[in-house]
Amino acid sequence: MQWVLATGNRGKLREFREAFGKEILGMDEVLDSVPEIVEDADTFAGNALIKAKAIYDLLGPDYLVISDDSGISVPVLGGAPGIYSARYAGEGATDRENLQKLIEVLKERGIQQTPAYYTAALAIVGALGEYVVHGWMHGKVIDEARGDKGFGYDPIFIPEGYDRTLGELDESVKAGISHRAKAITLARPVLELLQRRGGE
Ligand SMILES: O=c1nc[nH]c2c1ncn2[C@H]1C[C@H](O)[C@@H](COP(=O)(O)OP(=O)(O)OP(=O)(O)O)O1
Ligand SMILES: [Mg+2]
Repeated sequence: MQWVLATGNRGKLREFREAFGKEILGMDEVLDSVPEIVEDADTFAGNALIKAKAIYDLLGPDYLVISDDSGISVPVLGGAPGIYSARYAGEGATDRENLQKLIEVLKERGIQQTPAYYTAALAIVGALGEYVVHGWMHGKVIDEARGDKGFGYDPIFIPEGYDRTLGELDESVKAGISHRAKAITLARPVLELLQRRGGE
């Protein structure tokens, strides 16, 4: 049984690859053309399930499909951008534009730093059903981008217990503490169980 990651995000694929090695394939490696998927649920879990189900429906029961829906939430902004993180600066916005938008909003409010957290919902869809696990990483956001490691909002995010952003810290630090890493830790035994039950 093959494990496939249903994402168009290179940063996520890199982090999953680092965690799973060759066990996991990108969806573009198993599909000739990748469909447009509308993420219109109102939770991370809902959107993760939409993505994993869309790809599972194309691949069928020989595959376990994993997806990641994630984002950053800033409590002082009422939890924004939250599930809208990928389109904070508008539909089709780039990571850079979304990051810039959050910096602008913080600056407009005169906020130099404020608590924030990342959420990742990982959905797993296979012949035996649908599963979702979550992971979180708490810290704060600052009003200027520092460093170019990671992706998305990482240049303004300082994890709890650190004094540098994820743009500056070595990627191995993020791999040990991130929302995605925590969700992957929970997903692993589920994947292994489904793999065994799937009979191989
Ligand atoms: O570790 C992270 N470090 C920085 N930024 C992050 C992280 N994790 C999520 N994010 C941001 C990026 C994007 O603005 C949104 C995810 O949106 P989300 O729809 O889940 O992903 P996406 O559209 O980029 O790819 P896809 O849906 O194909 O998996 O949250
Ligand atoms: Mg998306």
